Amino acid sequence: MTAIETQQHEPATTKLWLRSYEDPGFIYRHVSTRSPRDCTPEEIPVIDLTHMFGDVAGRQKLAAEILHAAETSGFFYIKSHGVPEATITGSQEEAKKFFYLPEEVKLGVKADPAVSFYGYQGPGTRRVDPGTAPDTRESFNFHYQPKFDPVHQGRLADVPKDVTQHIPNDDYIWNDVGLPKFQSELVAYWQSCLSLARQLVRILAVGLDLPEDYFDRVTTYPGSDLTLNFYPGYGDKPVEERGEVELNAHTDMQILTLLWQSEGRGLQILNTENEWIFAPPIPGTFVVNIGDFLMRLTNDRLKSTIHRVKQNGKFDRYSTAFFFGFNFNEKCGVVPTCVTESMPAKYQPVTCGELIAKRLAAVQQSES
Ligand SMILES: O=C(O)CCC(=O)C(=O)O
Ligand SMILES: [Fe+2]
Repeated sequence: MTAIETQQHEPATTKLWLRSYEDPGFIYRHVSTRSPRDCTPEEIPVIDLTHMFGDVAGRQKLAAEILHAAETSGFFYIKSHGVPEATITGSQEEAKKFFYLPEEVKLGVKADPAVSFYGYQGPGTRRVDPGTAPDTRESFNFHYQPKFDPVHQGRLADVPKDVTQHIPNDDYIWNDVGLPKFQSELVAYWQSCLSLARQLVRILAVGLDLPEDYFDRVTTYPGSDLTLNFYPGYGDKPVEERGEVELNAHTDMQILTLLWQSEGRGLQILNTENEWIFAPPIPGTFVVNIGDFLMRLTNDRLKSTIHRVKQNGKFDRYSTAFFFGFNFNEKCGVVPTCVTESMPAKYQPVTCGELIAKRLAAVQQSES
């Protein structure tokens, strides 16, 4: 093959801008412009959680499977996860009803940036990738509250002040929008995800050769945000009027994310060859991905992988992301099993809250 032919066949690349934690607030990667293909089961495996509560041998085998996926693509599907189908359906029905409400009703529970970024966010109000146009998705999100957490029921007076001070006072996001079951269905779903995430973190500890309860101390009041996403379908709009990317390229910031997605491709993951691959919805599963904070705690052993969403079709797409982090008031350093003489800790201890604040500050600086 001649040099010229090689050039012609080389896939074109484009510069992809990403938020970072350090000055100047963003970095870039050269990524392929080739159309995405579906992921293979080796790239994003489906992991059966049946043995999550089983005997030690079963838990260790499961932990090894999860660790392998977390160290390679940073993404995996989970099945037999224990979240009841009725809980998923209940929350999704409310999500759909909410997004179909008239805009002025949704604006009644919109995020007030002076207080927090929780509540409703309309299309075009956020931009996660500084190199492109604002995201066109709509979303509604809420955060951890001890009063929603079954572990603290009846003992709310015991919640320490250094926990409550990190919790925004934004109950207006639950103002009446005329959907009597909106809050209860969403909180029930959030509670199931919370319990699943706490258990997954125990399995991750096993996989990292740590005591199973190693992280329990930092999951008592964990950062646990639930985001409902809505990506309107194109319907019969001509191609030239369609948006480019609905949720721009980013990594998730905390420990792990549990993602439910409706039918239709949308979620794309950047593989190690810098090519986008689809993680199509698989009925009965959630997609799990590792966040930046866990990557940091494992000295970059587990991967927080770049992903984005493109609305790929005629029909509306929905997704629900549960972002699980550690207690916002606890500093966490690199875990001892991810440090060796030749690979010393690359990062200083930090709290999940500090890390997020750092990225937001870098973002603000890059936008001002
Ligand atoms: O909608 C999706 O499939 C992914 C959403 C996502 O990545 C996020 O909300 O961080
Ligand atoms: Fe994400």
